[in-house]
Formats: sequence, structure tokens, C-alpha cells
Amino acid sequence: MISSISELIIAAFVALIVSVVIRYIRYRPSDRFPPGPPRVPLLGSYPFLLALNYRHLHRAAARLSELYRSNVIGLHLGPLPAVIVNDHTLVRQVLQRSEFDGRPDLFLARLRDERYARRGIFFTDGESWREQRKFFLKTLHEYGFGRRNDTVEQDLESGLTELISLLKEGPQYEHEKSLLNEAGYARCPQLFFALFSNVILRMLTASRLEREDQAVLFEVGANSLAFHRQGDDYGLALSYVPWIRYILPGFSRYRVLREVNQKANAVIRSLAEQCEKTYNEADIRCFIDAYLREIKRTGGNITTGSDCFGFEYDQLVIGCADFLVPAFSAIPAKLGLILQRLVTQPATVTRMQTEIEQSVGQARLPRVDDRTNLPFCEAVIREALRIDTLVPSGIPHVTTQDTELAGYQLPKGTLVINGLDYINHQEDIFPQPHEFQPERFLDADGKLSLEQDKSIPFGAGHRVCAGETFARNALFVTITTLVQQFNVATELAPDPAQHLTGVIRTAPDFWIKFTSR
Ligand code: HEM
Repeated sequence: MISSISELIIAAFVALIVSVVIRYIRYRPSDRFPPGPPRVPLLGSYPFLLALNYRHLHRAAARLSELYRSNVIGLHLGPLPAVIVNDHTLVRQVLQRSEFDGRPDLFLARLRDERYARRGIFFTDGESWREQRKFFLKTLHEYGFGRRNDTVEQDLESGLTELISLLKEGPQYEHEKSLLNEAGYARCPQLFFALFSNVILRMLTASRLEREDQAVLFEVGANSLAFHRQGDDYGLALSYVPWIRYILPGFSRYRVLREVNQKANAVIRSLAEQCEKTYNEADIRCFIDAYLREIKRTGGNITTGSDCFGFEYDQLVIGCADFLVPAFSAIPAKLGLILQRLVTQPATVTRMQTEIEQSVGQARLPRVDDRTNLPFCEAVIREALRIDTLVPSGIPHVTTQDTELAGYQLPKGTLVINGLDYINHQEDIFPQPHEFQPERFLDADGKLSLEQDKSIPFGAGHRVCAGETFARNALFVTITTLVQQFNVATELAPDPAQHLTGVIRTAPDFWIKFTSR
């Protein structure tokens, strides 16, 4: 009798546990939450994504859209409810509606800061983000960021002249030796580490580094690229279960990520200290001076470590990193992807060269102003930005209130992943989406048609990429200069299927031959 009662209790207990586990696994925040995979304790739906495609989570997400026949997928990343939006119209809505302007609190972002606080522009939100983004953009704009500006364009041209000399005459300094091999092939994307960071450096500090002093730029560039490559589309499991760093410091990639960020921050800190030493209220020379003035004005020099912040030193460091890191690695990575497309498209290169010949000639290098005169070259870069979307899943947003999307209910705090790579290959908008066709952005007269370019490589709305204009100008001037001066070839035909997905898409390091024309 006793034993049958205890068996009954055990059976009831097991049934209870099983039902709790099933309810946990199948949990949805509401009946109107989008369809999607179940979740497991701690990691949420991460293991299902990894099982579908552990190298490229945006492709796993595309597969989920097929499996659930839905362009909005509901799931959990760690404990957080999340949706993946794989539809052009809906992504536009997300980017335009202010209740989607939040950023999730990711540990990947926190580990960039000395005190693990949320700092910078990329990964912050609310009033602090709004105030800081406005200040950074307005002040950097004064120093030429994101607009036509003679100093910026001269700096770009100086950098390109140094690059041409390196490619034509070979390395002159120790740090340049690893950029070219004995057969004269150049290493990509490392070749471009100094080019754009040096331009941003002038805006931040009022001076650029001469060619002989640029070793530090190549070092920080390598760290920035490592940061971008070590992440994944959604910020790694480490972002959602930060304590796994104590158990698996290597596997979770905590150690390497923390280290590369600390190295980059140390360089920025020393730049800020140099500006501080010669700071003169009556002579504001650069962005860092302007920021230091703001720190003094608001009395905010003491770094609080709290998530609400104003003008303070740590914010200066991470905020500057938000502009330097993409200049170090996002634009070089994108250049690598464009060059890989060009080496397999000789007819495209010839057409670009003819256009440059007719409009610019050989006597001078192409300039930002030429963007309107070289519609085919501009279309090539736009097509490259579309086909190899640099940030395949955008940067995650988060809902700041309960809301709905396409009839689905999303609670406040839902992570929103914009499938930028998915929508930039949406067949109804970009016919033959996997074909490289710059002509898709030209009208019948061969003029660039912005209306026909519905791609969204930089996001849009309030959180649109803060460096879009700078990046577009930099890519245009660099690619047209290289094509004007050189023919390009690689030993092995590059294969887009080999691309790596971290925070951004990169081609694995490769060697490219620039032959003078
Ligand atoms: C080809 C190059 C680049 C591409 C494709 C790109 C793309 C993007 C994308 C997709 C986002 C996220 C938008 C969103 O949250 O919806 C972003 C954000 C951002 N980008 Fe870029 N980016 C590039 C280069 C740059 C450069 C060169 C800079 C600075 C010098 C920069 C600075 C930023 C900043 C600060 C944000 C965060 C904006 C915010 O959250 O308010 N980016 N970028």
C-alpha cells in the first residue's frame, strides 16, 4: 500500500516536472507572438539557430522563415523574447517607428567598457544615447565628418597617394613589410587599416599620422577586425548568459574580446590625454577638445559606471571607438568584399575604367565630387553593398514599449533583428538577387536612379548608420582610385560562400595583385 502511494507521488512529481519543462520549452510571451522555434533553459533558442547554421546565424534565420512559412520569426535569445524580421516592408517599418529605437543590454557591448558600463553610441539608448549621438554627429560634422570638406578630402587623397606608392614602389617601413608578399600580392583587408582611421584621427585630434608612424594604426586595425570577426550576428551566447565566461573563458570568446577592446581603448585614452595636456579653452582644435570642454562645462568628469550617463571620460573613449573601429575595420572589410567581386568581373572593371577615363582622366585622382559624374562606378559600389550586405542582421534593436508588428504582439523588451541580408536579396525587389548587376540601379539613360536602389545596407531612421555618408564617400574614392591606377587579380577565384560572419561579414584574409595600368 505504502509503496503504491509513494509510486503515485513519484509519478505525479515526474508528470509535474515534465509538464513544467514542456510549458517552459513551448512558452510564448502571448498568443499573438510570431511563430518560431522553442527554447531551452539559459540559452533560449540559440542552440536551434546554431544547429541550423552555426557559422551564419542570418542564414539559420532565413531557414527558419522557410520552416515556419513566416517572414517574422519569434524566438528567445537567452531569456529575452526576440523577433527576426525577414521582410523589406516590415524592416522599413521597424527602422522608422520610434518604439523600435531601443538597443538591448548585451554583455558583448558592456565588455568594451573598463567598468562594464553601457557606453558609446552603438549599444546605448534612451536620453543618454540621443544626447550623445546628437553631440558626436554635430561636432564631428564641424570637422568635416559626413559632408564635403577640403581637409577630409585632402587627407583621403594623401592616404591614397601613400597606398599607391606602397603598391607601386614597395614597402618603405617595417610595419609595411607584412602587407606585400614576395610576388607583389597585397594582403586584404589589412592593406586598408591606416587609410580611413587616419582621416577620423584628424577630426578627433587635429593631426594625422605620417606614413612612417602608422604602425599603431595597423595594430589597432588588427584588433578592431578581430573584434568584428569574433562576434556573431546576434552578439554571441556570451551576451545573453554572461557568466559562461567564468566556466568557459576561451570558448565563450570573452578573453580575446576583452583584450582587443582594452588595447584599442588604451590608444584612444592616450590620444585624449595628449589633447588634455595642451587643452586651451580659447582654441578648440578638434572633436576631443570640444568634448573635454563639454565635460568641464557640465562638471561630469567623474565616471559613474551607471547606465545613465552624460559627458564623461569613459563615454568619450567608447564613443570615439564607435567611430574609429568601423573606420579601422568595417570600411577595409567592405573594400575587401568589393575587390573580391571585381576580380571575377573583368567586364565591369573595364567599363568602370572607361567611365573614369572619360570623366576624370589620368592626370588626377577621382574625388568625392565625381560621385555624380561616374554613375556606373557608383552603381557598382551600391550593388556590392547590397549583394554582400556588410552587417547581415543589422545591429539588434529592442522595443521600448508593448507594440505590434504585422499583427503580431511584441512585449516591451523584445529584441528585434532586422534581416538586412535577407531583404537585400528579396527576389520581388531585386530580380536575380544573387547576380552581381550594377545596372539594376541605372535608368534607361545610364544615369543613377536612387529610386531603384531599395537596398538597406546602412539601416535607416533614427538609428541609421552614423557613418553612412563618410563610408559611401570613402568607398567610392578608394575603389575608383584603385581601378584608375591598377588592374586587379587574385591567384584563386574568391568564393562568397567562404565569407565569415561575425558582427560584420568579412572575406577571409586574401592576397590580391595590383598591376599598374
Ligand atoms: C560600409 C561601411 C558601413 C556599413 C555597411 C555600416 C552599416 C551600419 C548598420 C547596418 C548599422 C546599424 C543600423 C541600425 O541599428 O539599424 C550601423 C550603425 C552605426 N554605424 Fe555604421 N556602417 C558602416 C561604416 C561606418 C563607419 C565608417 C562609421 C563611423 C566612422 C559608422 C558608425 C556607425 C555608428 C556610430 C552606428 C550606431 C548608430 C546608432 O546606434 O545610433 N559606420 N552601421
